[in-house]
Amino acid sequence: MSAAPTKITFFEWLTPLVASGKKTITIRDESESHYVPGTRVDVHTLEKDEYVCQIDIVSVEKISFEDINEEHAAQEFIPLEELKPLIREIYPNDEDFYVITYTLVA
Ligand SMILES: CC(=O)Nc1ccn([C@@H]2O[C@H](CO)[C@@H](O)[C@H]2O)c(=O)n1
Repeated sequence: MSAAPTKITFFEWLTPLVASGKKTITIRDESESHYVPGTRVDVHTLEKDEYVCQIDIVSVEKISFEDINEEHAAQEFIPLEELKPLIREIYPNDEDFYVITYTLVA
């Protein structure tokens, strides 16, 4: 068993949405599903590994690609018609994903 991860990366262009509290979920594949509710993690940019802010993990829930809906898009702060192609671009071969819900640490 490995320890709960203490860091998560986001694409740099999305980090203002995370740091402002507008974006409250992220959808990741199995390899990034091991975040533990109740733990605090540091947000860094993927490209430059720059520290952005901290978030508290609220929940990690499995979801199929086809079940990603408008509610998720609202929580992602990305239109659904952009979100689904984006997820497909990042993860071309997956059907099973994990919705990671978090709150911004003030
Ligand atoms: C290693 C790494 O950083 N990967 C990812 C993967 C996903 N995402 C974002 O999560 C949401 C659902 O996929 C969308 O908003 C994506 O753009 C991200 O920012 N960074």
